Amino acid sequence: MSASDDQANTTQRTMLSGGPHRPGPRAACLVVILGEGLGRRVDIGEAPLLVGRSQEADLVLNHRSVSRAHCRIWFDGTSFRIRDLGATNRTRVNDAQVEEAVLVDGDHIVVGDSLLKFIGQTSVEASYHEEIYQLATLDALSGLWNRRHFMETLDKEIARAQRHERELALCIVDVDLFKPVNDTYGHIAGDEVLRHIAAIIREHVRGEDIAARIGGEEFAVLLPEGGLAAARTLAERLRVSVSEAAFAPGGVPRRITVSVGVAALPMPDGTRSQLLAAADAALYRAKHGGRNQVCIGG
Ligand SMILES: Nc1nc2c(ncn2[C@@H]2O[C@H](COP(=O)(O)OP(=O)(O)OP(=O)(O)O)[C@@H](O)[C@H]2O)c(=O)[nH]1
Repeated sequence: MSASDDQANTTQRTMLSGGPHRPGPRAACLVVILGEGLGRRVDIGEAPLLVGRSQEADLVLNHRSVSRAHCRIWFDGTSFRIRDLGATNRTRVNDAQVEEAVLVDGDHIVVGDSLLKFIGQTSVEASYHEEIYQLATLDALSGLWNRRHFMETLDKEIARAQRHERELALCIVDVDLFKPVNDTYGHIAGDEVLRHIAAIIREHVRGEDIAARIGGEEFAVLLPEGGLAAARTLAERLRVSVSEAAFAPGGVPRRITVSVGVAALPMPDGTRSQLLAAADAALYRAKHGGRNQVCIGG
């Protein structure tokens, strides 16, 4: 598939469906239009919204130009307001330094080296930013999150799990003997198989789980609320569902299977690379143990 075909598919899908993962913008939102966090959007609801470098922030801008708690935005019942929280690089709205100010639709907010836009109501522009965000974060073929977004989310979830001393588990799902499928039936039929597997994954994950395509025929599911036992159960369900699904690449019925490596974040200070390496090692064992199986890392 060419890059332009790829893009056209994504655009069509997101226009038709609004995207599978995030609801469209609600009444008011902030969108990062320049710098660290580019494309990210946060809705402004009932609760005050914290912008800063801290992982506790609702909008995390992980850049040294941003203070840990940089500014707060909230709705006071009548209007949206912003307050600088004593940031080293003071918060600016439309180029003026502010301590506290009322925000109006279209205001530009400078937070360190990032530029945010306040969108005060549902508008074509808010939908446009949503579309851009989806193009940047979703995998066009599967409709799941893309690798880059998954890795960013993984970092955030690791920080969160460690802060709250909570478990965090990861499944890496790799299609077995996929090369022969491509070689026999062609790439387009292979893509269809990948889409079908993505649909099975989507069916099985829960709302808080994060599912992505992280490689050609490799998927990942992160379970922020679940430990190893939950991940193993999910992995086994996925494995069985794929092995029982009716695939017919090129119109020819064919059994497709997946191998899954599962691992939990080592506590108290495991890193992203340790978690990925543990899941990868488990996946390697699943492949070498004969495929179509789930192995647990660690
Ligand atoms: N159709 C399609 N194929 C892809 C895509 N990305 C990677 N592939 C193919 O996936 C296949 C991966 O093959 P291998 O890594 O050799 O592994 P495998 O045949 O699945 O064997 P095991 O992983 O050992 O079970 C290659 O043929 C790639 O060309 C994609 O986006 N679409």
